[in-house]
Order: sequence, then structure tokens, then C-alpha cells
Amino acid sequence: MRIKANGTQMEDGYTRIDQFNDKATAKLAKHYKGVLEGLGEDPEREGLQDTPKRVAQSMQFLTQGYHQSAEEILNSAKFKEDYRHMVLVKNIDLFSMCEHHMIPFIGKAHVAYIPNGYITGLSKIARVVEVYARRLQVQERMTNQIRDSIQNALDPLGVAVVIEAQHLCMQMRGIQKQNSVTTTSAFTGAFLEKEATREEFIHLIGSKLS
Ligand SMILES: Nc1nc2c(ncn2[C@@H]2O[C@H](COP(=O)(O)OP(=O)(O)OP(=O)(O)O)[C@@H](O)[C@H]2O)c(=O)[nH]1
Ligand SMILES: [Zn+2]
Repeated sequence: MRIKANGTQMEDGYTRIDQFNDKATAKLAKHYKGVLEGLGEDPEREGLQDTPKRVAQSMQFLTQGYHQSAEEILNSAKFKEDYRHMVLVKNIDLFSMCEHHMIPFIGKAHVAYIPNGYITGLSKIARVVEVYARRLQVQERMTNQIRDSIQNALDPLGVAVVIEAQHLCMQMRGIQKQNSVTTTSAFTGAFLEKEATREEFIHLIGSKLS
């Protein structure tokens, strides 16, 4: 049985919150009840009675990345393999929350690396994206964190990360630009040094970066 309750870390570093942490839920729920009151709502009315607890559990799910380790995930499926060309996992869906407004930003990550003796399980790349997306974030930091965790764990010849996301804080409030998309990129090694390698990556992800 690999999956334990309350967000305990698994062998592969992946924490799955099947049962929420009762203590954290109670603490958060108390505050969300205050938020409802602050909004002028009646937290005791029928539709809202369980809302503080629901929001508390929802927020724990959406921020579960704080309890997960990208390093452990990558090392749990690190295989010796003499493949020295680009490995690209593209169109990895991500749901994160901006740390300024705690409103979602939603998009896709494209992650590539060039192995230097070691490869990792493909799903682990997507799990690393989850680890950093499931936190309060800014897109730039998340992009760098994904790049750095892969570079440190696998010591590859290069890592490339591109994230394209829509920030709901710019769509449903504030400046209200419904179609704006933010693209961030971070590179190491061959992706920085060799234009042809970077161009190949950009061509493969089908982005308009170039
Ligand atoms: N760089 C960056 N900025 C972000 C991200 N998510 C949200 N923001 C921005 O964070 C900024 C916070 O600016 P403030 O002026 O303090 O907040 P605000 O008054 O609510 O700003 P407006 O959104 O312009 O109404 C805004 O410009 C947001 O668009 C992100 O991932 N990266
Ligand atoms: Zn925001």
C-alpha cells in the first residue's frame, strides 16, 4: 500500500491527499467562515454551512505541491540509458494559482531535456510540473523551478521549459483582457548555447516564440 492518508509522502515523492488533514481543515475552515462573514454572507444559511470546510479541503488539494518533492519524484525513476537526443513532453496541462490574487492561472507546459547517461520516467516530468503548479505561484518562478529540478536531478546536457498560461486575474477582474496569454521560457546547457537545439525545441512545441 503506497498511498497513505493526510498527504504523507509516498516512495516516489508524490503526495496524494486522499483524506484531508483534519487539523489543517479545521483551521482553514474557521478562517473561510470569517471570509464569508466579511463578504456580508450568512455562513449559517443552508447552502453555505459546509462551504468553509469544502473550500479548506479544496485549497489543500490545490496547494498539495508544498508537500511534494520533485527531486524524489525524478530520482524514483532514474534509469541509465545511452540516449543523447532531445526528449520532449509537451502540452502538459497545468492549473496553478497566482500568489497575488489567489486566482487560477491555467495553461500548458512543454518540457524537454537532453540526457547525459540518465533518463527519467516520462510521467515524472508531468509530476514535476504538478509539484510546482500546485502552489501559490508566479509563472516565472514555476518555469525556473521545473528547469532547475530536472537539471539538478538528472544532470542532463540541457533542459528547456516553456509555459503558456492564461491568468484569470487578468480576465475575470482587473484589466479584463480575455485573450491574453503569457509565455515564459527557461533554458540550460545546449538549449542556451546552441541556437539549432533551441530552434528544434521551439519548432517541435509549435510555439510562436521564435
Ligand atoms: N509577473 C507576474 N505577474 C503576475 C503573475 N500573476 C499575476 N501577476 C500580476 O501581479 C500583479 C499584482 O499587481 P498589483 O498592482 O499589486 O495588484 P492589482 O492592483 O490587483 O493589479 P491589477 O491586476 O492590475 O488590477 C498584477 O499585475 C498581476 O497581473 C505571474 O505569474 N507573474
Ligand atoms: Zn493574479
